[in-house]
Amino acid sequence: MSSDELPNNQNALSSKETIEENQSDNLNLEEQESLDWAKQAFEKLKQKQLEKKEALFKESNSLAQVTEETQETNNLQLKNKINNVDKDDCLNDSSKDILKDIEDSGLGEFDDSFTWSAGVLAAQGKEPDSISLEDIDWLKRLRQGLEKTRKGFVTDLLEKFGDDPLTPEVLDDLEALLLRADVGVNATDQIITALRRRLNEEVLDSKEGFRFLKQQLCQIVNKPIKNSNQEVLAPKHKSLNIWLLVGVNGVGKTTTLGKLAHLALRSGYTALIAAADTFRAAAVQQVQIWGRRSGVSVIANETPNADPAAIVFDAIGAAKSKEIELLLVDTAGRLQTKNNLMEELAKIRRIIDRLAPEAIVESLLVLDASQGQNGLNQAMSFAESANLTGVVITKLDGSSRGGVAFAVASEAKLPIRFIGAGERLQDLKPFNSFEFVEALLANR
Ligand SMILES: Nc1nc2c(ncn2[C@@H]2O[C@H](COP(=O)(O)OP(=O)(O)OP(=O)(O)O)[C@@H](O)[C@H]2O)c(=O)[nH]1
Repeated sequence: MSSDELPNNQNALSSKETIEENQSDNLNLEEQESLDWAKQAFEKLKQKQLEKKEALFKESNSLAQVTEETQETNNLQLKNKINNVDKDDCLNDSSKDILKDIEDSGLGEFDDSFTWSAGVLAAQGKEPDSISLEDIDWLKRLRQGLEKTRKGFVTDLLEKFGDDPLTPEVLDDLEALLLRADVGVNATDQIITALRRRLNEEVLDSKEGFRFLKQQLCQIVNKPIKNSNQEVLAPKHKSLNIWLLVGVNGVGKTTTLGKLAHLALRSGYTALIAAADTFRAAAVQQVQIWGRRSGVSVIANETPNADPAAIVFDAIGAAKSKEIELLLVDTAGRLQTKNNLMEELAKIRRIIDRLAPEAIVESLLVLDASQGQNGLNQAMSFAESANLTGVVITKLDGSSRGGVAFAVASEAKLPIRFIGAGERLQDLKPFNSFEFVEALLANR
């Protein structure tokens, strides 16, 4: 542990104090409760992180002396001790990796970003001691990722809404803003019509208008999810589930497949990968790397242009003999116009129907958020020819077109199942409409 960590911790404390001082002046009851909740959650997470570090160091024999000495001391002293120990002397390589994970796990400081993430978790009924660093890390990342979409949308929106009751003219401005954020014509119409109706019934102040807008956005993305009768997409245990990942080149299919494999293992499923993208050079090797990183076996044939359907054939055989629950199939990036690639997909489906008619099949379209409305066009054409059952939106980190999620839900009528916001293994999560809309419209 480097000795400069302690000053960082002190910075965290002093920035916490500054936030407390600044914030406590002007808070209403609801905001005060939210801040208290966030403080409690922060303390619990800090404690958990310290306990993990403590356990790791205690496990290491060479630190026996330190642990003995510190048995009688309180946590702060132990923490200082741990911070000042040279980890090269007392940890082996794998423990150092674990320590790095603990240190990189995203608690950071008690700042605005933490309090916002905690607020989103609290609003979903979570308790301060039931949340994890991963929850916070993900929300911070999502909020940060949607920043570009939010800029020029929320700032303008708040300015247009102002402090006065909403007027029909403000709705015209809102319409333009939604279209500019790639929300699409259908979804925008739906939102503006609902807001107009509400305005005809009562006077709406800007705060209530903002809340109503969030509600409408949630409803739009939730509709296809409700229609699918499956709130969250998860494989069925003790059955063969086959998930095909389809989409045009470079949208992130292979990366998503690796992340899904990781998520499946962590959730207690047995999984297998079929590297059926034999069209792009190096795609098979790329899948194998993801297989190694996630710890999931890969069925592949490295011969260039090997028959993808034959790989799926082998993979289904292997999945059945090993009682695999989730078979993830990487397919070649295909442009809608390339009929032969569409036929290849149809052939894969025929193989599945013949060899595993009992399998629960999902055909997930992977869309790159940065492609905006173009993504909607892809969804429309794939929906017709690839029997799509859902969508994964990738690259939400740094895209200015996150609004496309609403266009996809309202026009292609497809449920969004997962979203990706980064290139790390853990940067993919099941889609949560509340979190998505809160991150998109976060006003601090
Ligand atoms: N920033 C960011 N990059 C991503 C994300 N998902 C994928 N990528 C990157 O996007 C690039 C393309 O990803 P791939 O997974 O190879 O895409 P693909 O759809 O399999 O590509 P083809 O095999 O050519 O069809 C890679 O550099 C990935 O690291 C994401 O959520 N965020």
